[in-house]
Amino acid sequence: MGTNSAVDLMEFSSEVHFSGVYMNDIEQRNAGTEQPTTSATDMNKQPFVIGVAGGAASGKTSVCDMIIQQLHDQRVVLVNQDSFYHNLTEEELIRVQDYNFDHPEAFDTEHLLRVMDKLKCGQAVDIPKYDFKGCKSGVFPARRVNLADVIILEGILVFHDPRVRALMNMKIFVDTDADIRLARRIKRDTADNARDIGAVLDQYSKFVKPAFDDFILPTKKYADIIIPRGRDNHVAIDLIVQHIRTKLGQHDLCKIHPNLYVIQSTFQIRGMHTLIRDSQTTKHDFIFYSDRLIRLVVEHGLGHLPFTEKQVFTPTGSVYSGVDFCKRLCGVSIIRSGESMENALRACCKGIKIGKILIHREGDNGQQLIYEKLPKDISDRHVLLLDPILGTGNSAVQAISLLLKKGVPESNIIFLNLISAPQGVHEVCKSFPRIKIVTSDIDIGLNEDFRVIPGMGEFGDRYFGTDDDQQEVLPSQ
Ligand SMILES: Nc1ncnc2c1ncn2[C@@H]1O[C@H](COP(=O)(O)OP(=O)(O)O)[C@@H](O)[C@H]1O
Ligand SMILES: Nc1ccn([C@@H]2O[C@H](COP(=O)(O)O)[C@@H](O)[C@H]2O)c(=O)n1
Ligand SMILES: [Mg+2]
Repeated sequence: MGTNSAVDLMEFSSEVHFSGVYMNDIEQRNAGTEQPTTSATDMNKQPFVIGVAGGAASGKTSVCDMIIQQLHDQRVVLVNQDSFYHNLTEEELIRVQDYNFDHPEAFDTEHLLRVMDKLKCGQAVDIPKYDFKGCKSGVFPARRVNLADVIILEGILVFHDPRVRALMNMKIFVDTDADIRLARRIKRDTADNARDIGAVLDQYSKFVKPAFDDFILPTKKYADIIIPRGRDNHVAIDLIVQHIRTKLGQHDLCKIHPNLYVIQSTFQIRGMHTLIRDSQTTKHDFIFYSDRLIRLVVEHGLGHLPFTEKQVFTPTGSVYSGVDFCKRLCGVSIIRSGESMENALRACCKGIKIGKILIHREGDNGQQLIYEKLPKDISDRHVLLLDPILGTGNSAVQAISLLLKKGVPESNIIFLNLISAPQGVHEVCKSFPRIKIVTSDIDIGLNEDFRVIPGMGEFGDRYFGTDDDQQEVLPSQ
């Protein structure tokens, strides 16, 4: 969505309040002092930095979690200002009830700035984890974070220091009534942090409320977006995510190509992707987790086949109204990587016929069909085309062209893969608007060698063990 339409939507929405600033102004105001906005397709550009401020227990962390969930296909790093609390001296610890954790000086802002500077330049950093119960850092291991497309910096006072504000491309203030914040705080501090309710209320009246009035509320004026009702404000969160995507140059591909289906990202799926993309993953694990993901993609793809309604009698003598699978199916694997997907297809579709296509890939421009073996009656079948990676789209276009030449209707082809580059998706969908693509992830793009990034390397070599780097694990005697 373009900037103007985002603004239109926002103006019509009573849910989001913009503090007199239009979306275009976010960048204009940031220009000069701050970093330009980024496009994740350009590896040299810096991440998009979002600041999220608001009173304690206003719902900042919950809003960030929602944004992160919706940006599931981006590398997002969340940095909490809490991680940069100064450690208390022995003396301060003894009289912790007199310590003001809501004052700007409670934070080591110099440390925060160093970490943010490194992260913005794409360097790995260690972010301390703060122990609220013990009021100290260093108890838990620090979190190592790497390259990010989006950095979210969250905390009560992240808008207080002008140097920290200057790092931000977008500033969000979570606006929640004081009574709700207090109620949540009492619940959180007594339950999670095992504090006494009297002490919580004392801290609130002595430090938390005055600091909110003196330091936090005055920073609301710096916000580009003010969100009432925190994580429940789905309209605001959707608009924020859309804006971030626009700034990253990553339009929602599924909206552009309605025949592209990306399977719902869960932490299980992201975990499996993390493993298969990790260059250190063993061949054994690579195969295991690739197979799990392939199975999910295959099952999802089968869900796009036509069906007929069918009624059966259950052992209780009742009627169950269900559906009958489409039986005229055929798999076609693009040699060699596509062959890794055949087992999953066979496991789901008993006795399925599987054809093969070999395309010679040279420099990724001049594709050449070398070999094909397809069932004779393929034109009567729905075809599940198998290739784990959709990169430039050249091989897929060649393979699909062959299938069309053999008489397979375009709408009868479902292309299944594990990762797709946006370029490949555009290429295939532009050439064949009626075929369906089912994938488990959309990557950032292609590098100068036409390889998908971040990608997972040469899938066939890793799956079939022909990458020379891998140690061979022989069965034990
Ligand atoms: N909209 C909401 N409705 C109900 N509870 C919420 C809502 N938003 C946050 N909470 C709860 O309130 C507490 C504080 O929220 P959190 O997001 O951690 O706030 P902050 O990071 O601003 O301190 C958490 O226990 C969270 O689950
Ligand atoms: N040892 C500490 C450190 C901080 N606090 C309180 O936490 C609040 C900030 O965290 P949010 O997630 O709510 O932003 C702040 O109000 C501090 O008073 C604490 O109680 N003990
Ligand atoms: Mg929080």
